Amino acid sequence: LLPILNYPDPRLRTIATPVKKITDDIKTLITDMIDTMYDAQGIGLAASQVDQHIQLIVMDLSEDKDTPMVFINPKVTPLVEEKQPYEEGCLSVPDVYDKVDRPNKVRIEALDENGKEIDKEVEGLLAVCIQHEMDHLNGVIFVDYLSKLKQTRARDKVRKVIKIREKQEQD
Ligand SMILES: O=C(O)C[C@@H](Cc1ccccc1)[C@H](O)SCc1ccccc1
Ligand SMILES: [Zn+2]
Repeated sequence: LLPILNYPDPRLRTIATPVKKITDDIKTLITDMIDTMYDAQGIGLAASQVDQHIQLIVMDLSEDKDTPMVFINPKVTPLVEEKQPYEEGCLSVPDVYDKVDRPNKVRIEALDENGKEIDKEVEGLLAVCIQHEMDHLNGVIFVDYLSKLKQTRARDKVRKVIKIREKQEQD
């Protein structure tokens, strides 16, 4: 499993660079990210969150957690002007959930783990999640969209959760 960076770690603000070649190392990273995502009960994970600053996202919205999707060098284009709120969370900001407005339908262009072109239109949770992950690749975290007060509360909350987790690890 890979360690997930926690907000407000400055490394989360790094801009991810494009993947030039899908090497065996990248294929290993993809497998490790998928395992890490499942272990953390996430439905998405961006490489930035595991301190690997390349344009790579893994997602799995399936019930049985057996349909992982891989997006390499993704490009997301909104297909509607109208934005809708969704209660978002983030594996890098544990136990913090709040509404974020995003377009509900987007086009995703990317490569899959075999370098095959992906070009599809998605909506709903899949659209929300891919935009949330794309933000990570651009150094943006969903709390950035919230008020300063909520950002301060999020920092305090994460600090507490991390302390509890560290204590649990000792016990
Ligand atoms: O990037 C991450 O940190 C994983 C995110 C992905 C996500 C964020 C907002 C909305 C949907 C997905 C989450 O931690 S995955 C946990 C989760 C699952 C369902 C709904 C919201 C959050
Ligand atoms: Zn996130």
